[in-house]
Amino acid sequence: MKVLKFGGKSLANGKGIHKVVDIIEDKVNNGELITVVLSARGKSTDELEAILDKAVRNESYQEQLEAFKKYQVADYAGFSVDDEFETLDKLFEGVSLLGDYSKRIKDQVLSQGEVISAKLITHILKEKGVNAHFTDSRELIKTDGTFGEAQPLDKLSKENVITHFKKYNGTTVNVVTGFIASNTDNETTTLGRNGSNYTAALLANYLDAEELQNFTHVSGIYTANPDLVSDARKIEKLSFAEANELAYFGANILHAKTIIPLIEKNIPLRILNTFDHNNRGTLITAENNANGIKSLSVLENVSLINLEGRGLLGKVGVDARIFKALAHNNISVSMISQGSSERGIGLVVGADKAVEAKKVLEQEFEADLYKRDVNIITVENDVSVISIIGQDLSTFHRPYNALIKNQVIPLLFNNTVSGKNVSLVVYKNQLHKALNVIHGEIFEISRKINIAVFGHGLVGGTLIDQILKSAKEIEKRKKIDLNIFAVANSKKILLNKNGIETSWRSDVKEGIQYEIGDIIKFADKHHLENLIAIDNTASKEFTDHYITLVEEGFDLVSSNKVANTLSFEFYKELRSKLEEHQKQYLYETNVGAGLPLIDTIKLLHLSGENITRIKGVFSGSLSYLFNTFSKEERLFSEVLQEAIDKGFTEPDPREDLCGNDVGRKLLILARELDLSNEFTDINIHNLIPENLREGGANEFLEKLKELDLVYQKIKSEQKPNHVLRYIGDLHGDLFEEKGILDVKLVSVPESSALGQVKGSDSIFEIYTESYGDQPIVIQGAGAGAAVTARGVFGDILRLTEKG
Ligand SMILES: NC(=O)C1=CN([C@@H]2O[C@H](COP(=O)(O)OP(=O)(O)OC[C@H]3O[C@@H](n4cnc5c(N)ncnc54)[C@H](OP(=O)(O)O)[C@@H]3O)[C@@H](O)[C@H]2O)C=CC1
Ligand SMILES: N[C@@H](CC=O)C(=O)O
Repeated sequence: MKVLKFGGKSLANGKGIHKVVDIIEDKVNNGELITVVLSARGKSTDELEAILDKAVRNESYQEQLEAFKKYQVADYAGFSVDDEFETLDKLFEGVSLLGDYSKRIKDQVLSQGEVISAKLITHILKEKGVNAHFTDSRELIKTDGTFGEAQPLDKLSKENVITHFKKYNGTTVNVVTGFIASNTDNETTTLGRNGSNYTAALLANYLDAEELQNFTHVSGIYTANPDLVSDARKIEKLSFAEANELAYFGANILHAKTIIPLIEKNIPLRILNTFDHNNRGTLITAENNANGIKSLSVLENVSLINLEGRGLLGKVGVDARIFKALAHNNISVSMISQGSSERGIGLVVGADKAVEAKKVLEQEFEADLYKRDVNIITVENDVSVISIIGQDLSTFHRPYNALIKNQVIPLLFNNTVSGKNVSLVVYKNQLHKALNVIHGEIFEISRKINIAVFGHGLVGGTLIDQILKSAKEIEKRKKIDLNIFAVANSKKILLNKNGIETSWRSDVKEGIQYEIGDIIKFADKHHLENLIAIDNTASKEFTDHYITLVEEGFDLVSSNKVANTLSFEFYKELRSKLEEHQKQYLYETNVGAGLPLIDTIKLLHLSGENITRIKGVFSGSLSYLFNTFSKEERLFSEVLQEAIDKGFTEPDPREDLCGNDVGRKLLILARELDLSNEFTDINIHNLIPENLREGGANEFLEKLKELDLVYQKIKSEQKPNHVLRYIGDLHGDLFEEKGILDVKLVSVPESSALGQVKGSDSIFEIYTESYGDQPIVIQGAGAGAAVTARGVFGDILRLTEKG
């Protein structure tokens, strides 16, 4: 014999009910011996409760009651449940007149849902020729009479069930009402939360069933609620002990009490999907899983009570007083955590009990509050409990660190000594994000990195294309899912929580106007975790958002050099915000584009290697300009235009020519060495003649030819075999507060290291105490969209590794 139990969603009008009938019919046709246990249909129980509430307030409930009745008989010609409807009419009328109802009355009202449901399925099955028998569980399951949450009287109930099934067995399909029972005076009682499952488990136990098949609207038990965690996976098999933990910690598919009758008789329980019943679902048996399972479950509708007081230190019996006072008022505590000093104790109780719990504790600790031994008792309502089942503490740092990195700071934390379970209380508005972050960590599912790209010009645009091209491969190799959810320019933004498409260039034109707060709200609304903001602008205005972004949980990656070269005060403030919020800021491309310069300098400096000087050609565009101009007989303006066209210059090329860009790079390196120079400290040789410095960029570009004479003269006045180079030089006493920063045009022998630089290469000579006169040299392409974008990409991957 198999017991089949169908839940309310399976029995709703429409597709569900037909599926239920098909499943039963199939089993009967296969010759299987089955018993069917049913919940009320759809939301019938909620509806009946709502009507009851209206009736007790003497509000008009007729319309809702008529709709309820219509729903129950819709589409089923020949089916009538007039007796049940009449009972409901009378009960509601009485409640409305009295303005009150007891738990006893409520049980009578709610029970009609299951009776109607079982009668309907019996009716349909009979019409289809199945030998079905409506079985009212009130005649079988006898209880202690606690209305609303009755306890079965096992011996009596078992006898009744066995007698009934002796009478109606063989080819008969007993269609049994779940949830409802009766006391020894034959008054209707109900079995409380998950009551229909409980009925099914009791029948399975009494009848020694070979399996209990619980048909739901989901395909089994998942590693987390799939509605909240899209990567959740189905668990094929688990043990009763594990199921019990899941049930206890809130997996709403089961209730702990349901499992006990099954454990007693070692009856397997299979969780199946009515709407996909060929799926094997999840099988729960007594067999222990060698590797153990891991799963996340959530308790919602809870409140956190916090009791704090310096006077609790060392006092005996504080916990006992708390539990006694709460237990006395029938308030159950689902989680407790206290510091070893006992100065603060946190308790989780049902949200509906929170106000009462606070009152009860205030009464219990009245004297202590008066003496200030207890300072305060507070209630935090908007919280949820996440339990990581199967999580032992040796690897807990991974999900925990990931939570902190995503600015989810648990309010309370506890673990079981033997059960490998860890529970965390988090704010409700962070639940979704927290679940996804933890789930990604514990199952090593690809970690989603949500990226917002600001600036999609030469560098930004190339970066986006590079990411879209390599994302799949990176996911395969590194289990990192790079998801660009925002692309913005100075006016518009394109947002897509699931990631932009390859058509992003045209899509962004249709984007919306935005402010920085809109992106933050979007990320928040869609619970996006592991956020990175990429600055590929050259904008000072955008750097004004850095601190906000850090405060809102974004790591930063930037090709834009401006933020690192604003006042030293801002430089420090940004770093202190990063530290405060445990965020990272990477900007390897700020100096030498894709060359690994900043990392090298950082490492040398950190490892105690004293850097004494950094000198070289810092600008890719000016390297190209002077390398080409020095060697070839071409006009200065022509070569400059070429450097612009090749994407080597800044968006405004005057930033390169006036020396600001090299100055910035020099200052960034100086600050890496803990020097506190300001931009104004840099001695810059501006390459733009004074008469061309006024006006806008376009105006300047129209006058490029005016540069030709000036630079032809400089070129011709050099010594033989010399070439022009625009260099940066950081020197002086680099162990003082400030270094000397020079940016200048020099003429050097063609055969020197600087003289031999080619194309758009940059060269950096790093002099240190240990290396003496032999500098460490880093040389290579110092500008260009592709190499720079690759460098930014590298920073993103580095961040994900720091994850
Ligand atoms: N080219 C190179 O070799 C290297 C460049 N870099 C740096 O890369 C950065 C980008 O350079 P590049 O790609 O050439 O520049 P582009 O001019 O090609 O692109 C700049 C982008 O930034 C956008 N933007 C400007 N202001 C804002 C703002 N306030 N908010 C949002 N978006 C904004 C622009 O949008 P809109 O069109 O609306 O203005 C545009 O999409 C620069 O900081 C540069 O110094 C670093 C190393 C090497
Ligand atoms: N304009 C810059 C680009 C890289 O930072 C340069 O020419 O080096």
